[in-house]
Amino acid sequence: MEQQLPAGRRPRLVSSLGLGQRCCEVTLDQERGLLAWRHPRRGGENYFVPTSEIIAVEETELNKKQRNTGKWQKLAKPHAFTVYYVKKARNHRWWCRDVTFWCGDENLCNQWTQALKELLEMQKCRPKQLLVYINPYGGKRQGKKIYEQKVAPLFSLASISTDVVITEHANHAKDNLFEVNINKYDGVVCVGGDGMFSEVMHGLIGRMQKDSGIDQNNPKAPLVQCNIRIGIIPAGSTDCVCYSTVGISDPVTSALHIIVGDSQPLDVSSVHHNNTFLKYSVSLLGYGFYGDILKDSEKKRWMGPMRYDYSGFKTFLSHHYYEGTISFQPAKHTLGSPRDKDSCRTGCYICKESEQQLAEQQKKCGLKHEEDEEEWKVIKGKFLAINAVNMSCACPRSPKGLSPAAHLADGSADLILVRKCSRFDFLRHLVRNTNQDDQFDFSFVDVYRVKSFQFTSKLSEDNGSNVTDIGKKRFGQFCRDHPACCCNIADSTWNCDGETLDSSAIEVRVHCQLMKLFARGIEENCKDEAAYSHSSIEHLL
Ligand SMILES: CCCCCCCCCCCCC/C=C/[C@@H](O)[C@H](COP(=O)(O)O)NC(C)=O
Ligand SMILES: Nc1ncnc2c1ncn2[C@@H]1O[C@H](COP(=O)(O)OP(=O)(O)O)[C@@H](O)[C@H]1O
Ligand SMILES: [Ca+2]
Repeated sequence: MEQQLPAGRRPRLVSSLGLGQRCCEVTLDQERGLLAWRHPRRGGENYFVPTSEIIAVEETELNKKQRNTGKWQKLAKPHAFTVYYVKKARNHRWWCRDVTFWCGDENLCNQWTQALKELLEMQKCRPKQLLVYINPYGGKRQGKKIYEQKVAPLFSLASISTDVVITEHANHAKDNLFEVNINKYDGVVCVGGDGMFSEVMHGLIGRMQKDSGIDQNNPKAPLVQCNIRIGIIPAGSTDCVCYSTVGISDPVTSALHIIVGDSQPLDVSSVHHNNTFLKYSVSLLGYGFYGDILKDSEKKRWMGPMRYDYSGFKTFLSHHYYEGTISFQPAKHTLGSPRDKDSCRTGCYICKESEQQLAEQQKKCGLKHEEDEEEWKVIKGKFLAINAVNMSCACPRSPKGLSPAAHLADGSADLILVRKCSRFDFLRHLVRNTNQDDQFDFSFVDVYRVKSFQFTSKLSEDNGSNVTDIGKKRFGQFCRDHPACCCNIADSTWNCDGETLDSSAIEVRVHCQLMKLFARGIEENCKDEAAYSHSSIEHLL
């Protein structure tokens, strides 16, 4: 029955199949990987589904009710199959939709399911075996429920096998990743917030370095890329990494990006203190305002995500500023700048350029790192906030992010310095982080695109560069005992992707595309999509 075509060409299936009560023409272009049909009702709307966005195909048993209505009655034994596919809706949200086609000819029905299943088999980037970690206490404590009700059914529909670990304590996932047979898995999924993602990332990157004999304590060590992708099912408080890489924090959308096997490289910063490795960071490294919020909010975990609003308000009122020195190396290799109007989107050419540079660099010197002689710029001052972001840090609270033009995978971070200013001015800056206005357009805000930076607080400088924690504590105490001083001689804390760091003096270096996520970056909102979402609403009605 199959059409004869020249060698190497795949046939095109065109059949008239039943859809609901009526017939419609269904086409499967196997060469281009496109399934299309015209809905017999709904104004004859055309549907085009790329096979890369088909989730599963199943032979369907029609139930009694379906068989006893309309045209079904005329067929002795109708045969049917269901196609589950991604439906893109407004605001980057993805749904899983299904459509059931039927016909009287068993052979034709089999031919269709076979052809579709073969096309799905050809999607080599899709994961088959996943390791899942669930933080049952993240965000509103819904992680387990979200996974079981919204995600697990989709994974099983897509024939993905999973090993699920519900964490029992902090660092459970991280420690476990050093022990498991990692080669068994095509990816690791974390269900939780930014803190949980950070834990899983540390486990994976750490494991990779350990297996390759790389010493993480050496700040100059060239790190080994981690090719096992991480998927984030958002169930935390801020969910900034998920929102900034997918465009929405929605568990179903994220599960579908994992199923279709998306891949998004991500820059990772390493943070060191005195030749000791502290942490990796992918989103926000914040000193001053965001560090103080985090430190205060940790005591208020019982409040859930609301704790950030409470601590945010409190920290804003305290208006602490911190004295210190920032030195940084500007990122000359990247094409963009933090004041660009365009943001990083799916297929971003700036990130692609960095990927090429990275490949050339690796070819040239293998794993050896080129000694960096590039200039350092030094800035001393009094700061309300120092924020280094590897990505925009968009989240529901700040939809365009702390640095709207930052790139996911360009090998640089945006360093935002907010100098001492009045409460009113600082509030104006903060509010602009939440709306469309330019948060950098203030005389007291500077932003630089950097590939590495160092920070030392005045306090640690005064104590010699090797500041000891004892010295720090003594100063903090001194400060608390003398309320007349405005507390700015005490150090703040670094907020590293939602975890606090123990040291205020740090050395940071961006590692271009060190890891990968099951994501594709934020898709451009084109005109087609507006029409698309309109039809998807019709579809829902
Ligand atoms: C008067 C208060 C005004 C507040 C300004 C609003 C700007 C909000 C910008 C949010 C910054 C996003 C960076 C993400 C940080 C996360 O890693 C971290 C931890 O997130 P998690 O709890 O693990 O989901 N969350 C916070 C708030 O520090
Ligand atoms: N079972 C557990 N009990 C306590 N803490 C945990 C557990 N599992 C993970 N954690 C830790 O909880 C912290 C916060 O988790 P996260 O999922 O990011 O929630 P949130 O977004 O609300 O902060 C993470 O740093 C993680 O290491
Ligand atoms: Ca970046």
